[in-house]
Amino acid sequence: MDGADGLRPPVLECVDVAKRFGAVQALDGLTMSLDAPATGLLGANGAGKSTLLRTALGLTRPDRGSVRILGLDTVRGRSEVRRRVGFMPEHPCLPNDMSAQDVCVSLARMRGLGHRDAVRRTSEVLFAVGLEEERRRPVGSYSLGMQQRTKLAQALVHGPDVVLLDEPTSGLDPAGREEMLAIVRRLSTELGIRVVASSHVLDDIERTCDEVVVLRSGTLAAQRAVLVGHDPSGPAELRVNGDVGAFAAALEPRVAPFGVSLTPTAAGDIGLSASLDAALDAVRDLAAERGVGVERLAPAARGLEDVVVDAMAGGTR
Ligand SMILES: Nc1ncnc2c1ncn2[C@@H]1O[C@H](COP(=O)(O)OP(=O)(O)OP(=O)(O)O)[C@@H](O)[C@H]1O
Repeated sequence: MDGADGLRPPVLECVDVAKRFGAVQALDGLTMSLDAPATGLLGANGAGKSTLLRTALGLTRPDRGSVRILGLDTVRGRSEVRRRVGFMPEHPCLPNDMSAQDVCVSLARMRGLGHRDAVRRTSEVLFAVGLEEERRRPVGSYSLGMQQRTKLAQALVHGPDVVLLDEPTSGLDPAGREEMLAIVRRLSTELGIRVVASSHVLDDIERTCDEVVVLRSGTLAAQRAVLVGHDPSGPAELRVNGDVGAFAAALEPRVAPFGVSLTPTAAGDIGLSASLDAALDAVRDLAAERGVGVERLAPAARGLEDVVVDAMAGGTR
């Protein structure tokens, strides 16, 4: 169940949140509600992603507006936020001379776990991020990918309900990136941990998240389900060989009973108001009966990439 059911608060709710650093307005009246199992924050450099994550943790205090994470006030409820939320910062933050094991146990203790639980949870999370073999080596001897996975492990070690990941694939080579994306996807799909992850790369978000939020100049520029381009019942476009008008005229009475109407598209194809299975079957049946080739039958909805590119256009302050 999610916040929309009224049974569980949204992961993150911002109302008119503003934060200025000197001359820079990092967040500029940001209002949004995030409720998906995994949400990707996308934006150009300086769009406000890190500031938003830090504000959501209570590490940065907004000048104006309110931020709630899991329904908790991030200013007044900081200790509860620390217990229920994990954070993976973008930049290096691990002590080089400590092992991943020691880092995780220490942070678990600081977040309130007893020694036994801290050790048990550390084993579990280091296994989950693929570091169990190397857990006793100093972090300074790790590859960047291993350091990133240690940062993720420490964000998970106290059993949070939600993790905030700031650029989890930053600086990783292709193999390290693949590993990280696979782990991030599993957090929400298999481990039931809700995720808010920032990235510059739409592909990362498409592969790990259910929803994408685009920030631009500290404001919300777009919020879309990742599957926006593949809505199975959304409008469709049909391109057939031969006499398009005759095909459309014959198709119309076959799809009308399902509430589907036809309109010509700008490209001269046939636009279907909905791509219901029954309407698509009618297209295929008619094409087969008439020996007409179907060149293209595809969702007409704009792809996620178009939406995101439009939303990001205009740059950042
Ligand atoms: N502590 C700070 N002091 C001064 N300026 C800051 C501070 N933190 C952020 N900023 C500025 O606020 C703006 C938003 O920064 P933020 O780090 O939130 O963006 P971002 O979307 O995470 O960018 P990036 O993708 O480069 O990490 C930037 O112009 C940044 O330079």
